[in-house]
Amino acid sequence: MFKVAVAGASGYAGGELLRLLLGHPQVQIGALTAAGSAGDVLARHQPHLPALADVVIQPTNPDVLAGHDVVFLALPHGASAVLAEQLDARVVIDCGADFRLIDSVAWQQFYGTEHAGSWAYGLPELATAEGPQRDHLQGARRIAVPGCYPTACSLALAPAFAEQLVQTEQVVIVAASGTSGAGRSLKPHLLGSETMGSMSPYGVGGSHRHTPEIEQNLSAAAGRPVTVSFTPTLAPMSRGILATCTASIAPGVSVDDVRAAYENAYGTEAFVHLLPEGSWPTTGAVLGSNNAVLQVAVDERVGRVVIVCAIDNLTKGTAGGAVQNMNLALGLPETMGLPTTGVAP
Ligand SMILES: NC(=O)C1=CN([C@@H]2O[C@H](COP(=O)(O)OP(=O)(O)OC[C@H]3O[C@@H](n4cnc5c(N)ncnc54)[C@H](OP(=O)(O)O)[C@@H]3O)[C@@H](O)[C@H]2O)C=CC1
Ligand SMILES: CC(=O)N[C@@H](CCC(=O)OP(=O)(O)O)C(=O)O
Repeated sequence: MFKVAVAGASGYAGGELLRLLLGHPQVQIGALTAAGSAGDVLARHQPHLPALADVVIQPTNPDVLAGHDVVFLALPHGASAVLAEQLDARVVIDCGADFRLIDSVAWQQFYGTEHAGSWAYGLPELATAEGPQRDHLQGARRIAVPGCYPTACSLALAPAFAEQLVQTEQVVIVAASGTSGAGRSLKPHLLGSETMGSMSPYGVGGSHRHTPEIEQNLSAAAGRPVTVSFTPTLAPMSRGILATCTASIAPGVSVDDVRAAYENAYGTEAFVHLLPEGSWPTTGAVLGSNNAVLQVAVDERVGRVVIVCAIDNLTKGTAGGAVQNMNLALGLPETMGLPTTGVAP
C-alpha cells in the first residue's frame, strides 16, 4: 500500500482526487490539507465522500505532508511551486500549472510570474515526435498534470500532427467547459444566476493561458512549431469539456487516412476512444469517467479536418489524469482505480 496525501482537499480537484483514491486498491489516504478550511471536517466541503466525513483538514505545509509516498498538489497556481521543493515524497504530482510549460518566456507572458521550471508532462497518451509521452512517466518522481483544455485539445489534434496530416498554421479550437473548471473560490461572474441558461466566451483573442500549453503539445507531436487560435467558452453545466478543433488538411489526405491515424494512435488505449462513424462525443457520456471520446470528419468544401473531443474536466482533465500518472510513476497497472464507464443519463 502507498500512503497518499492530498493538498487542496477542500477544492473541486481535491474532492475528485479523493473520490478516485477511495476506490484505489493500493492507496492508503494520509494527510488532507488546505488553507482557510484547515480545522474543518471534510464533510463540510466534500459531502459526496462519507467515508472521509470526520477527517479534519490540516494546514498545508511540508511537515504535515512529510512521510507520504505520494503527495498530490491541487492548489492555486503559484502555491505548488513554493511548496514543491520542500516535499520529501517519492512522487509529487501537481494538478496546477506551475511546472507544465517548458518555455519560461511563454510562462512569463501568460502567467506574469517567475517560471518555476518544468516537470515530466503527465499526458501518457500524447504522441510526440520523440516517442510516446508515457515513456517519460514510468517511474517519474515529479509530474505536472496537464490543464483540462490542453488535455482535450491535445488528444484531439496530436495524431493528425504526428502523422503530418494537417498544416501547422491556422489551427482553430473552440471549447466549452463546465463551471467547475474555474474552481470553488467565489467569482462574481460565475454565480448561478450569471451562468445558468447562458453560454459566454472568455480569454478571447489568444490570451488564455492554456494556448501555449496546447501549442507545446502539438509542436511535440508535429516535431515543428504549431500555432493555435484557442477560444474557451463557459457552458451552463457543472462538469465537462467539449473541444471542437479544426485544421487545414495536407494535400491528398482523405478522411480514411485521418480515421486510420486515430485508430492507430488510440486503438490500444484504455481511456481514449475514437467513436464509431456517425457517433459524436458528448460531455454527458464521459461524466465521472477517465475517458476521452473523439470523432473525426473532413469538411472537403473548405479543406479542413474537424475533430471533436469530450472529457470530464475533473476526471480525465485533472484528478483521473493525476491518478493515472501516479500509477505509472509507482509501476502499478495504469488503469488501476480509474473508472472507464460514465454515468448516464
Ligand atoms: N477544476 C478543474 O477542472 C481543474 C483544476 N486544475 C487545477 O487544480 C488546482 C486546484 O483547482 P480547483 O480544485 O479547481 O480549485 P479550488 O479553488 O476548488 O480549490 C483550491 C484548493 O486549494 C486550497 N488553497 C488555496 N490557497 C492555498 C494556499 N495558499 N495554500 C494551500 N492551500 C490553498 C483551497 O483551500 P481552502 O478551502 O482552505 O481555501 C482548496 O482546497 C488548480 O491549480 C487548478 O488549476 C486543473 C485542471 C482542471
Ligand atoms: C471554466 C474555467 O474557468 N476553466 C479554467 C481552466 C481549468 C483548468 O484546467 O485549468 P488549470 O489547471 O490550468 O487551472 C480556466 O479557463 O482558467
